[in-house]
Amino acid sequence: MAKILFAINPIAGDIDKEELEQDMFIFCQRQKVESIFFKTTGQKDEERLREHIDSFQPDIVVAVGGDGTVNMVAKLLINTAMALAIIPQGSGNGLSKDLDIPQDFIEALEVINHYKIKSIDTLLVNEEPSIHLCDLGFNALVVKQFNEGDTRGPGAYAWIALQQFMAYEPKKYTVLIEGKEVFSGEAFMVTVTNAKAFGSNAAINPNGVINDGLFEIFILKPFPKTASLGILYQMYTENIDESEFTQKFSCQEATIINHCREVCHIDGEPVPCSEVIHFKVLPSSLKVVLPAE
Ligand SMILES: Nc1ncnc2c1ncn2[C@@H]1O[C@H](COP(=O)(O)OP(=O)(O)OP(=O)(O)O)[C@@H](O)[C@H]1O
Repeated sequence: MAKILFAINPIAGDIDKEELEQDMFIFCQRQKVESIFFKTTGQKDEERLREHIDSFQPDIVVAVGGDGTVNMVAKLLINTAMALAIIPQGSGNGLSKDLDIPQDFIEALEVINHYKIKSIDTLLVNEEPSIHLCDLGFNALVVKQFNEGDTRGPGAYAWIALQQFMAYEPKKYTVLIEGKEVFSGEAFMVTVTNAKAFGSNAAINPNGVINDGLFEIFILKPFPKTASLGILYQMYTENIDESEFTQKFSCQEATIINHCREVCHIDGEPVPCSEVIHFKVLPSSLKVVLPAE
């Protein structure tokens, strides 16, 4: 049986995890799994987790939290033999949805009992790993304000998005692929991803394949406010590629010039707003634990 390290974020998704911890402990005893439990504190978590991984040498590291927790765990596992499992307990849980990992706690825990392993692509964003998606513009601003706020959960996120939407002004970006300019102009947001959808299930890259050695750059160009409901509808019905306000590129490597140094996030965690951002795919670089069937 595999050695398992559980990395638990106690505050993710505004969910009390004490009972869940008991369940995970009982699960490990029942399955006779050698396991250790690591809790994040918000301070030096990556460093401390790396030490635990080095000394325990697990086969699987389970991220129990949201996309930020998944990112922190996953970046320590890239290009190693260890696999990432996810028990979704965040506000959005974007990557777990993309990988068809059950959102129900018990079902997600059972996956660790009966699983298959798949290698997926990850992305380097100015040398920082991204496992799910990276945004510039409107959504990144919402993510930043959400992270600075006291309230977690999907309701808080939606409320901030609504408040910011009316006042948001598109910003200028230039996209270069293989040194050639493919886009230059204003955009409401630019999303760079290997996955299909945001944690809210809004699909910005419905035909994205997580292990095809390519990533996508999705551009939402300025649009009249009257078009916003239609755009949302197209995202939720996986038809956004049909929109006259979007443009998409698939590539292995790209550079984005963020002329206004607009806010940016990687997997839900705000990062410094660089003017030049380089993206590169790392094909089949992360092993993930998925439901066997
Ligand atoms: N014990 C803690 N106290 C305060 N903050 C913490 C603690 N543990 C982790 N964090 C912070 O939680 C953030 C990651 O949260 P995570 O993304 O997993 O959940 P979420 O934001 O609720 O969900 P999602 O990303 O799916 O929207 C990081 O910024 C990390 O520093």
